Amino acid sequence: MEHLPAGLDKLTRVYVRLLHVLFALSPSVAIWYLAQYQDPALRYESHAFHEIAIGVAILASLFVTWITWRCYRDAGDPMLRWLTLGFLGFAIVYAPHGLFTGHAHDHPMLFLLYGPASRLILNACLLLAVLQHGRPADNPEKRGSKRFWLGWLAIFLVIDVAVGLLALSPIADRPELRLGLEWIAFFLALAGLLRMRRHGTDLPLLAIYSLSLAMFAQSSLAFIIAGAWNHQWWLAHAISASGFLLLSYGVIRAFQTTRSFSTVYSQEVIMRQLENANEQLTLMATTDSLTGVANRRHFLDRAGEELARCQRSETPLCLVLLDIDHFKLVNDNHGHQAGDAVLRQLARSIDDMLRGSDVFGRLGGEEFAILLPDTGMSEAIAIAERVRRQISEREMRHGDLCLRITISLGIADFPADGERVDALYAEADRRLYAAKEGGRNRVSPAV
Ligand SMILES: Nc1nc2c(ncn2[C@@H]2O[C@H](COP(=O)(O)OP(=O)(O)OP(=O)(O)O)[C@@H](O)[C@H]2O)c(=O)[nH]1
Repeated sequence: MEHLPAGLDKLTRVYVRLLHVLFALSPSVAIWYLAQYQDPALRYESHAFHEIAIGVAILASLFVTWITWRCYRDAGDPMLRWLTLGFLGFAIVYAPHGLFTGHAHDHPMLFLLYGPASRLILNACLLLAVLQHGRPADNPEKRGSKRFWLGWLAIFLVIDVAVGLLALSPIADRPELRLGLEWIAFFLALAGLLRMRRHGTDLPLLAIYSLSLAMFAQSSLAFIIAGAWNHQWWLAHAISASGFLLLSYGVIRAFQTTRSFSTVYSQEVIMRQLENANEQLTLMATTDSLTGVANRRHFLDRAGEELARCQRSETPLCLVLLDIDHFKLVNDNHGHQAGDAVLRQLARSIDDMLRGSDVFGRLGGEEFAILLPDTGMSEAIAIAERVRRQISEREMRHGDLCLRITISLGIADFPADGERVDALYAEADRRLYAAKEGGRNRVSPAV
């Protein structure tokens, strides 16, 4: 893939960051607009709408709780443990806010207090989740512990009762109570957001997480300046719902991919990993793992291509097959590892002796092949002779062991010996056999 020029790459990064900030702050524009241009006394009091909206929110958060819990159970990402608890706690503590809609007039605090209390719990859990980011996965016992989840379920139900008692107590009417809870919710979201900045927003789900925290913080601000049922109050609900929907989208994406919130990678990272994996695969598919030279398949593919090219340009080509003499003895006398070391050094030595346009490969065992494009028989014999001589003079080392080996070589010539790779191969093999028969450490045909 073509890489972006450095300047353009930087510019797009800056633009993306700017987009994050603008997305994150967009609710503030609406909050400011309502605060500026609308009479806070204007109200839209629809109990049915409120009840339905809360009902949908509870159902959605229970669904997301379940999905988040499934992800946590599979991947053990500790961040998801707190996220699950956040969604669960929110659903349980928010539900009475809908259930007590009918008491909006006779017990306004019983109706209102569950809102900030649920947001406070959600934001606290989101902050704790951020603090868990990057921690190792929880072990399976911890993930499957029923006590853990039932314990927290009980805690959330106790919080429901506590908020109810608080709402019916004499201090309930003091505005600082509701506002205090809302401010705490605001600061928890802000703390989560600031902490999240440390991890960066390169991972797409973490960017979504940060955006949600920004939404939650701003929804609390809107609730602080809102009055029950007025338009700022409805807007605050809408901002909170947006944050929630974004976060639930993140969870579903995690569920559909790695099941771990912290390891869903950005497209850039995935592209890079794909490119590396592709390179790795190509290398593995084309090279011989012991010697690092072309493997049989790759060599024969290249031979086919080169032959076609030489046919088109009507130039000669030679195929050389070579085989180590009495290699079995190296293995038998010094062990298989010494044999492997000899094969590696032989391959490297021959590779170094050849031109860049020559193709060299290991066909299997101790048999190698050299393809010499644009080379006629007499030149090929000279090259093969040089290779034979240099190999016979070279010392092969394995630990303290120092070995000398010889090789035999058979050459076939295009077009005289055949027009196809298999015909040339058969002829070169026949001549290699002749070289062995003739006493080894020789080239056939000879000069
Ligand atoms: N160490 C090692 N040995 C291998 C490998 N592949 C094949 N061999 C050995 O290569 C030897 C080939 O033996 P032969 O085919 O009898 O040939 P040779 O001993 O070289 O005798 P000539 O070819 O007739 O000179 C066998 O002992 C195989 O085990 C390998 O990857 N590593």
